Order: sequence, then C-alpha cells, then structure tokens
Amino acid sequence: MESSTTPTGCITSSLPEEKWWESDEPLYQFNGFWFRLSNLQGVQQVLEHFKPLATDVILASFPKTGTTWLKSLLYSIINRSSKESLISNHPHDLVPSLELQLYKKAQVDISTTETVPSTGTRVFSTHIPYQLFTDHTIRSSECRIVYITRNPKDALNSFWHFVSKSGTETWPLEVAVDKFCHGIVPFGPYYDHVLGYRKESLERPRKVLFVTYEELQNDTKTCVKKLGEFLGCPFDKEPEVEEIVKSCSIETLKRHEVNKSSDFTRWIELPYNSFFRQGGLGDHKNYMSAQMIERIDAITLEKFHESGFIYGI
Ligand SMILES: Nc1ncnc2c1ncn2[C@@H]1O[C@H](COP(=O)(O)OS(=O)(=O)O)[C@@H](OP(=O)(O)O)[C@H]1O
Repeated sequence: MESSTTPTGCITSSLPEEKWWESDEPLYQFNGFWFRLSNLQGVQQVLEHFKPLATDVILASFPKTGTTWLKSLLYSIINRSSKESLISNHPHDLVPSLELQLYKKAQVDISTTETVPSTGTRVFSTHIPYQLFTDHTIRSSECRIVYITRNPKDALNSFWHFVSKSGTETWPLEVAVDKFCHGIVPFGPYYDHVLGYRKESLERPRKVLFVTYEELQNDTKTCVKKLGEFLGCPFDKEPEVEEIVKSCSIETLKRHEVNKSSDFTRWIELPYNSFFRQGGLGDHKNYMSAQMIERIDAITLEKFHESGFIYGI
C-alpha cells in the first residue's frame, strides 16, 4: 500500500488520538496504526528519507516480541569474527533502530552509519508496519528483512511489565488487555503488524524471513542456521552455531556489565537493563486471568486462524 498521507506541519492535528496508558503520552493513528508522537516523527523520517541498500538487513518486529534477542543473533551471525563486542555493547547499540536513529540524527545521512564493520553490511531494526512502506523504499529494494513475532499474550505481558516498571503508577493489566484487543498499543494493531510481514514472507520468501520467538526458544540452533542461510552466510561448523546460541542467550547477555546498567541506551531513552526481564514462553499465565486469556484468544482466532495462520493460542 502506498501511504496516502504524510503527517507534516502540525503533525497530529488531524489524526485520531487515544489515551493508551495514563502516565504516557497519547497515541495517534496514522494510516491505520497507532504511534506515540516521538515514534511518529521518526517513522515519518524513515518513510520519507530512508533509502535501503541492497545489502542492508532489516530486523522488523512488533515491540516486545524478541527484538533484542534477534539483534544479538543477527549481529553475531553476520559479524562472526567479533562476537566479543556483544560483551561491551548493548544489542540496541549494535543494531540501531531506524526510526529512532533517523529521528535523533534529524535527517543526517544515514548511509554514514557503520553497523557491522567487518562485512560492511548495515543492520537496522524497525517496528514500522510493512503496510506503511511505499514502493520507493523497502518494498522495491533488494534488502533482506527478518521479521520476528511472539505469542500475543506473552508479547503483551512483556509490554505491560516494561511499561509498568518505567512509570510511577501501576497500569492495570485489564486496561492493557482492553487497549491491546482494540489495537491500541504503540505500532499496533499487533495482528495487522504480524499479518503484513507474514503475507510478504509468503509472497517473497527470499526477501522476508518470518520467525517466531517460540521456534527460536524451542530450537535456537536450527533457527540460527536458517538465519545464516537466509543472510547468505551459511554455517559449516556446528561449534560456531553453538557458540552463537550461547553468547546470545538471555542468561549470557544479562551477565554483561553493559546490560546490567540503568543508564540510557544510545538511541532509545530507556535503561540498558530494561530489555532483559526473564524471557521464555507462557509467563502471561502468571498474570492474566482466564477471562483475559479467553478474550485475547478469541481475537487471535478471528484475526490469525481465519486468515489461515495457525498461531498464538
Ligand atoms: N537473549 C534473549 N533471549 C530470550 N528472550 C530475550 C532475550 N533478550 C531479551 N529477551 C526478552 O524479550 C522481551 C523484550 O522484547 P524486545 O526485545 O522485542 O523488546 S523491544 O521491542 O526491543 O523493546 C523480554 O521478554 P519478557 O521477559 O517476557 O518481558 C525480554 O526478557
């Protein structure tokens, strides 16, 4: 879809607005998706100015679905010779977010960015929904995209913990569930986000690789090999795969001083340690009531299963 409107001038004046979480800024709906104002400005810059190179690798995700994990894996796979840099660098600094970087750099030429020095490959992340990209940017480029998704209940549970921890007030989980079910969550609706990339991965499997947090969790080694093949750097030594799996595990990453730090990350004004909680599958069961689970499952059935995607319950 060619995005029809671009927010310019008074960026939000004509956009639908919704309260998301009491202590946070409101969300604005732009071309069917919800954004914080600070995100929207970055998204606009990317949509207007980002020109991917054919060699670029873009990690796309809905928030809280495994972005940080996949950042460390992609960086380590592409840049195998300097895996040790994960020890002193946070994955979010090694693989910068497109929308946050462009926003902060205020249109400075992004081509000067060095992300993976040993190969020259640039690796960026983005939470921008595929539907928003125009034919002139990522869609027509030869760049490769790896999309990660996660069970919606675990993703929302992770988001809720993240938001609750960063604010002064508690955010009732029932409110978070209600907003999520209405699609009102930064970069949401979650379901449209996932389906946009999934459709492209089915139509253009050499361009978009679709992976899930669950498959990564259940068989990290196989996924790492699949990523290597997709990125054009397949593995021929099993120990190399094993080493990457280990060095990118949440247990290993949590031990690095940089990831224990409560300082703000370079691009995102959030503490380094806030991207590592516990990881794993099914933690939503410890927080969500049966009613909340039922409600999300009903929407998952309607949105995913009815469109042929059996996932998320
Ligand atoms: N290496 C590794 N392995 C497994 N899981 C990991 C890893 N790193 C981060 N995490 C967990 O991923 C959740 C955060 O999601 P994101 O990284 O997508 O967050 S963000 O969008 O970048 O803000 C969040 O999940 P929850 O623990 O369920 O909250 C993190 O703990």
